[in-house]
Amino acid sequence: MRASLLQVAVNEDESVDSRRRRVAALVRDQAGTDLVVLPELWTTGAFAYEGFGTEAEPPEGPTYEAMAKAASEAGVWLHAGSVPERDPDGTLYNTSLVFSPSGELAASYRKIHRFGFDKGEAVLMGAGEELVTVRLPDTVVGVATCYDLRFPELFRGLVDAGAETFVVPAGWPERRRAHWTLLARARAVENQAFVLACGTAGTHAGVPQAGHSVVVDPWGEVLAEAGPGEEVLTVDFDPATVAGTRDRFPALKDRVLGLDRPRR
Ligand SMILES: O=C(O)CCC(=O)C(=O)O
Repeated sequence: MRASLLQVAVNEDESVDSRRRRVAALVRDQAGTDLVVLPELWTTGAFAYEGFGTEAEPPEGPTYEAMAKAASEAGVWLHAGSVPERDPDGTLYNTSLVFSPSGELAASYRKIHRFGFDKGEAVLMGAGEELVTVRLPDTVVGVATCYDLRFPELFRGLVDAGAETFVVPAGWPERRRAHWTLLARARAVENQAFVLACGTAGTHAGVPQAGHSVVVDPWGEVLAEAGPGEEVLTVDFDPATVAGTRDRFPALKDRVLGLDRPRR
């Protein structure tokens, strides 16, 4: 299976419209790849909080339309990263969209763990409540977004739902880059799964982005890693490695369930 992670540069000197057109063209260029992955909030920038409200889109807004079309023109599965979504009830969500090669919406995921503590996403957006997996022809994808990477129980939930490959769009800041790579590898090793983690490049709202998108195999080995700038990171991997690893080293079978809750 071939995946291409589009590590998009999100800078303020480019308008959202022009970035959307540029990214659609980049997706179209990936014809022949099985799965294309975009980062978190690449239209506005994950730290450009003031844009969340102004650029928020209805469930089938302009980014949805452009990405559905780009997926079908390229004939690829497209994890289109996330967009600020405005629910009909007015609540904003950080919502990831996954399209099939015919441009149908295959899944959407509202980020569960909102980042920012007492500001930004944590106060401006609602929290998702549902774990989401998507069945591709060769693997079952579990979806998570950026800060979710710090919460291993979410990934265990995705494994229980059948996930073999995690796709994690992000807008991870440069100042915590070491955590990004470490956590991507940890989630891969502990769940014996592939991790495809796609971040942004550039600087928005004064926050330099880490770049360094990374693909990790179920043994925790880094198969490919991007540099700091805009880049297309293409990698070939064999999803059957997941079953092989889980078979040969069956640590997941030794789980003791319920330890994430106090026992009485
Ligand atoms: O957890 C982190 O260090 C970064 C998280 C983040 O930037 C986000 O979720 O948007």
